Amino acid sequence: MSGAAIEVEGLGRTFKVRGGDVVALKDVNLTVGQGEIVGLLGSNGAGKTTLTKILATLLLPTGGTARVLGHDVTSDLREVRRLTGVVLGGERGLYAKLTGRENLRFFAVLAGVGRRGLVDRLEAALDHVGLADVADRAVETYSKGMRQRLHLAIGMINEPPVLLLDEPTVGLDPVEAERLRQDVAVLRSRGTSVLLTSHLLLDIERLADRVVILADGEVAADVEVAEFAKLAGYTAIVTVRGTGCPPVLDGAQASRFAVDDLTEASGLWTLRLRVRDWSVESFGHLGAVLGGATILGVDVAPLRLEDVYSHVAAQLAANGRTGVGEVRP
Ligand SMILES: Nc1ncnc2c1ncn2[C@@H]1O[C@H](COP(=O)(O)OP(=O)(O)OP(=O)(O)O)[C@@H](O)[C@H]1O
Repeated sequence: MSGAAIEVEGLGRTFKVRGGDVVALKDVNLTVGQGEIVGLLGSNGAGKTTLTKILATLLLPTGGTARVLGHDVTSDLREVRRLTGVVLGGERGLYAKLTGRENLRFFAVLAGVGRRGLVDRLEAALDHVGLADVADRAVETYSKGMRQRLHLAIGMINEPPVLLLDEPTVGLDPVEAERLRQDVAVLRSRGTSVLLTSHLLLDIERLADRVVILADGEVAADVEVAEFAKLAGYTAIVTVRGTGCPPVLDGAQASRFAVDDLTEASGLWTLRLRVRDWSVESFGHLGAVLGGATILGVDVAPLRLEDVYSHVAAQLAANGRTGVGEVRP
């Protein structure tokens, strides 16, 4: 049996639609090692959900192969399902009138969890995701975060060695999102292999070991998360508006900031820059740059992954590679 948790080679998926074909996946190659968490990124429509659904045996590929712990997703469905937990999240798939515990029991039986030990499994999973206290309430009374945690409990109820998480923190407030990240981090410590789709840099930085970026149906980059962060290079976008002396940026500052834009009109200027890190030195440099100006407003926005995909992919392409860990057919 193969040593990898997930192995995808030359994977393709074309959808037939009226007026032509939609190529969601063209030629995808990637591996997830056992016990590894790989972040799957890509802009809207890049094919992340399609790939996740193929690995979850919810969708057939139209080309190439995909294996979970050595089992082919098209010819060995039963084993793949036994070994894989899936959390597609959102509002889908839960029975609103049933309680959290009833939902979990239903999906546990579907996942093949036997009667013996079922109650213990349910309690352990509810406890793990912090829903034990509300387990007997109807799901329709749950917050988004509670529903998402229930999805996670369902995905892990049969303690699968491989877990597919599609946007687990989408729509959650920061506290709920952090709670869910902690739940996933515990799974990592248990050695679960995870393919994690997210649009949030924080999810990826906190959880993933490696990052795979999908673009145009192919893997555009496959790098360690530390290298990804280095290539992405920035943590936040800062917009400063002021009057008086416009900022003067020299080469020394370039190592800390990248200026996206500096506009001036009627004595008012707006500076938009990307900040590499939030060290005291960075604040000092920003202060020096803004010197004699009068500051009217400062806006800080965390960098979104969408802001760095093309940047990272372009840098890797310039180096003539897509990154480490790539599998070429
Ligand atoms: N059932 C379908 N029929 C036709 N086209 C589809 C179908 N499912 C997906 N597609 C198309 O395949 C492409 C990839 O879609 P997919 O949902 O996998 O992207 P994604 O990366 O998950 O996007 P998002 O970040 O928006 O969720 C898109 O162009 C989409 O419109």
